[in-house]
Amino acid sequence: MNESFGTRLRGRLDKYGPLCVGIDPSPALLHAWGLDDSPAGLESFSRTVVDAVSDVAAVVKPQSAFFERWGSRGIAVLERTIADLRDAGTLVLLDIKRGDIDSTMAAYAEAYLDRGSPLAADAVTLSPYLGFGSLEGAILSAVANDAGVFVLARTSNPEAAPLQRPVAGQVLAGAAAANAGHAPFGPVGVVMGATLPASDDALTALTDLNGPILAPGLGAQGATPADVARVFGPVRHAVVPSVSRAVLADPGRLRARVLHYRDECVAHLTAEIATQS
Ligand SMILES: O=C(O)c1cc(=O)[nH]c(=O)n1[C@@H]1O[C@H](COP(=O)(O)O)[C@@H](O)[C@H]1O
Repeated sequence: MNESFGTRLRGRLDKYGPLCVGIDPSPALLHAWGLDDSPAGLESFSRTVVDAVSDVAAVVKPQSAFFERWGSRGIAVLERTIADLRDAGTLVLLDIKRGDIDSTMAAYAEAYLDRGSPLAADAVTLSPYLGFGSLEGAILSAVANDAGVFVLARTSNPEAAPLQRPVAGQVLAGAAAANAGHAPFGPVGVVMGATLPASDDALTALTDLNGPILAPGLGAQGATPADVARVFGPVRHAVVPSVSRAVLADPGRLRARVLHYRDECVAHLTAEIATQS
């Protein structure tokens, strides 16, 4: 039997530290790297990131939008990037933020979670805006394929709060119910910004989650590794801090920046855990 996503993720977090590194080949970053904004530029950018970070990041997260800009040629680069990441042995979290009615979700699950698909990832990001229940088929598909999903709960961007605050509790309860009985993590992670105030109501529900927490917002959006430890309190062992632009700014310093963020996250998250117990 294959290992579940939760088991594989826990293994990577314990061995490589907690960091998720994004592959976000925006026009601005391609320009900063001296690359053309073209499928060839995307490919060169992605290969460089894969080579530099696969053995120091627990998870790598390609942002699908930057590949979709180039239509089928961009998607072909995304397929190769996913294959390269799998060959390098890292976990691939494909950032697609999809959410729809059940029949359409089944098609997304076939595209991104079915083992045989050229775009299949170890996990994907999903939006619960059509109701947590609309994601049920995708969650079942993730389990069947030893994959996972990360559902948006409280995102890192400031304009999200009025919409998400009233419903984050439902998202977290749905995720906790889907994760019941699984160890070390269930298949349903949640996305909670590292930029959140430590007083945010939704944070208290995380103790029952039994799943991983993707925490974007390090660097460019203002959060620090110390914030991650402070915000996530007793569940910091389950946090996967995510960083893109702050490490991608300069290809010559990419690996050094990733190591810096990784080591800072390890220091803050494990030191705080040690002082708590
Ligand atoms: O799902 C995500 O990764 C995500 C969730 C969130 O709440 N905020 C957020 O910025 N992201 C993604 O994280 C990346 C930006 O990271 P930075 O460049 O480090 O700010 C983009 O790919 C965003 O889509």
